Amino acid sequence: MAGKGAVGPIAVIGDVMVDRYIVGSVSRISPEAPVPVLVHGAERIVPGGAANVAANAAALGAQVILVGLTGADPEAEALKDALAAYPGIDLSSLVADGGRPTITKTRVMSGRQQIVRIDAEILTPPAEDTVARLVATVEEALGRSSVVVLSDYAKGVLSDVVIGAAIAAAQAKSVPVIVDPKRRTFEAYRGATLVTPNRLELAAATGLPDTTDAEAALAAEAASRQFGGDVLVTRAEKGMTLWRRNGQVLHVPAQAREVFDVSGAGDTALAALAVSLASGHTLETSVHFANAAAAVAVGKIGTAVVTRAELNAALDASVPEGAQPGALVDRARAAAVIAGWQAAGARVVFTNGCFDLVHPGHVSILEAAAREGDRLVVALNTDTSVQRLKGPTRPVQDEAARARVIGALRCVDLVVLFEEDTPLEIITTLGPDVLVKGADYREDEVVGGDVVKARGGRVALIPLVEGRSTSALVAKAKG
Ligand SMILES: Nc1ncnc2c1ncn2[C@@H]1O[C@H](COP(=O)(O)OP(=O)(O)OP(=O)(O)O)[C@@H](O)[C@H]1O
Ligand SMILES: O=P(O)(O)OC[C@@H](O)[C@H]1O[C@@H](O)[C@@H](O)[C@@H](O)[C@@H]1O
Repeated sequence: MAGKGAVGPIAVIGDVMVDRYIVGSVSRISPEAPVPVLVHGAERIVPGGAANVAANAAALGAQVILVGLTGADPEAEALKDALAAYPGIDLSSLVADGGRPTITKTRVMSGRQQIVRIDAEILTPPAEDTVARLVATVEEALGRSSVVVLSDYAKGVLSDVVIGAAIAAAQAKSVPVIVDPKRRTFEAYRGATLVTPNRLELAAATGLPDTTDAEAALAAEAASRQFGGDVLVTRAEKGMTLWRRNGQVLHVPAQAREVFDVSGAGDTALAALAVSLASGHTLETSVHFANAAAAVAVGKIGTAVVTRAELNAALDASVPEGAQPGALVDRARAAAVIAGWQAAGARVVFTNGCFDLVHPGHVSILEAAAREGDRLVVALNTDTSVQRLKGPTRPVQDEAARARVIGALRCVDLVVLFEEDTPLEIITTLGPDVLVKGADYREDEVVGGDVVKARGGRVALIPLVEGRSTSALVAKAKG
């Protein structure tokens, strides 16, 4: 069931790295050459590249199997030590190759300012026997996984052979494959479910710009033609654009309040996406969740890991202050907040309606709805949609007033508006666990019931309170 218990296992396959930070302070230029003199302060090592994806997924609560290539050197041991801080990462699938160094990126920092980066890496493809060991390891790991992530930094692990083996094994098990690409074209990823290029990777693969949302969607569509799956473009300060093969497009604006260091935000987003999908959420919900996680990552210095607690705190804080609980939020915020609640194990109940003149029948059904789960989200018809449904004299109260009243009820956690004639689209975007309607409906008549059930949720029908309705109140008031 969505949002319950330990998530995964997620297989993260790709280029693992060591990110080493040498931090000190600079107050003078060397007399020997025009270079800064760093007074050494501290050193730290954190997982980088695919290992950073694994650390982020584990910090968000997933079980992770990490497949990658290390050297047989002290850096490999340091990487394993750093990863050991994250319970839930299985390191037994790391393949050691004595002929290569463990990829290491050393950043020399004066405070928060990076002065120089020193890379230790060999980019020649691994020898045949190493590739064979990788393929065998990938196939074994895939047998235990519910989502596969290919974290490609073009350092040699994700050769055509290894990509092909991973995708074939995943397809045989109907397990989704998400790829963070580095190749100039995406043809090698044919059969993957989703590829997540950043702006540069998208431009390199398609030659197309992504300056506007419309351009991003067109470029994503062109990228999709190269491998046949969905495309999520991570567009730095412009947020994310999802293009799906069914033609649906979702643009999610960046949420970051403070931006300190964007490096590794793509790894965090990728990990959050995989965790959310492994929890049973829709791709749309998972994109909102990933975007919220990336917003936390860019507020941290260096290669950063975002924990479930940090993400939950950020999601709660994204509900406007002073209005909690029951705040009226826009759809993108609602999706991110709901995905966060679900990742923390909460069952989210959804119901919808006009709630024009609120009466005891409304209150009873909302209280009963809230008892069906842990959090209650109410989708409120906008004024124009109420007019279409109930005629030009309605609503009596405008949407802001109706949202204020419903949001003030103790049992309501979030209010969101919807404009469409049915709530199908908003239910699909928000991905609740329980869909509540009045018992005047039959279960098979409930719009969105199929969507909720398809992802492990349920429909609950609640008995109506007889003799109570807004229309009756309006008629009575008119005399
Ligand atoms: N400057 C920024 N302001 C706000 N949000 C940002 C910014 N940069 C990145 N983000 C968030 O992080 C997500 C991923 O960033 P980006 O598109 O730069 O990925 P990336 O290049 O793959 O990252 P990396 O390779 O450093 O891991 C974006 O979609 C956005 O949500
Ligand atoms: O691709 P090149 O630059 O050679 O190596 C990757 C680095 O730039 C960094 O990338 C970030 O996303 C992170 O994965 C971080 O851990 C990693 O060190």
